[in-house]
Amino acid sequence: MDDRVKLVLASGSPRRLALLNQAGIEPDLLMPAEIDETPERGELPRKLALRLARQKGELVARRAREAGIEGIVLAADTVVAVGRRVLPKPEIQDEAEHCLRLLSGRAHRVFTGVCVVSPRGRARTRLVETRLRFRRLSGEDLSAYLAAGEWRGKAGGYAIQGLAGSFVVKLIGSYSSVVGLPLAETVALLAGEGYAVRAGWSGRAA
Ligand SMILES: Cc1cn([C@H]2C[C@H](O)[C@@H](COP(=O)(O)OP(=O)(O)OP(=O)(O)O)O2)c(=O)[nH]c1=O
Repeated sequence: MDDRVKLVLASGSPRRLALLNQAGIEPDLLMPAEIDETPERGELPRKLALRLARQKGELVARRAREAGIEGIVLAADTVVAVGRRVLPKPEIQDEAEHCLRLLSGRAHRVFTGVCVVSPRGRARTRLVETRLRFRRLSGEDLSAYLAAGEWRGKAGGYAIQGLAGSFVVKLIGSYSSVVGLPLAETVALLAGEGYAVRAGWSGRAA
C-alpha cells in the first residue's frame, strides 16, 4: 500500500507544474482553484499575492477534504507591480500593450505568495519579492511581442521564461518565483510538512 502523503497542486498553471517537476516533485493530483483575483481597494501588491495564495490553498484543501483526499495542498499567486500599482493578467492585446509600455525601461517587482496547507488544515505561507528591470522596448519590440501572444493570461503581460527573457537587464531575487513558484521557499515549506522532497531525485540525469 502507498502510505506516502499525497501532494495536491492547487493550480491550473502549466508553469507551476513544470517548476515543481524541475525540482523533482510530482504532485499526485491537480486541483485548480479558480477564484476571483480582483484586488481589494488600496490593497498592496504583496498583501494581494499572499491573500490569493492562501485563499486558493484553503479552498482546495476544503474541496480535497470533502472528496476524501488526505494530502498536502500547495498553491501560489504571482503579482506584478510597478510601485503600488498591480498590473493585470491581460486577456486582450491593448491591456498587454499598456503593461509593456509601463514596464519598458523601468524597474518593477514581482511578488509570489506560496501557501501550503497540511493534511490537518493548517496553512503556512511565504512571500517572495523579486526586483527586475526591463530595457527600453522599441516600437518594433512591442509589436513583435504582442503579435507573438505570449502575454496572454500572464501577470504583467509577459513571461520571463519566453521571449521576454530578452527584455530583462536586471533581476534581484528568485527567477522561479517570477515564472510562478519560488522553488527554494516551496521546497522548504513542503519539507516543513514532512513531505519527502528528494524522493524523486534518484536516477535523474538533467
Ligand atoms: C511574470 C510572469 C508570470 N507568469 C504567469 C505565472 C502564472 O500562471 C500567471 C500569474 O497568475 P496567477 O494568478 O498567479 O496564476 P494562474 O491563474 O495562471 O494559475 P493558478 O491560480 O491556477 O495557479 O502569470 C509567467 O508564466 N511568467 C512570468 O514571467
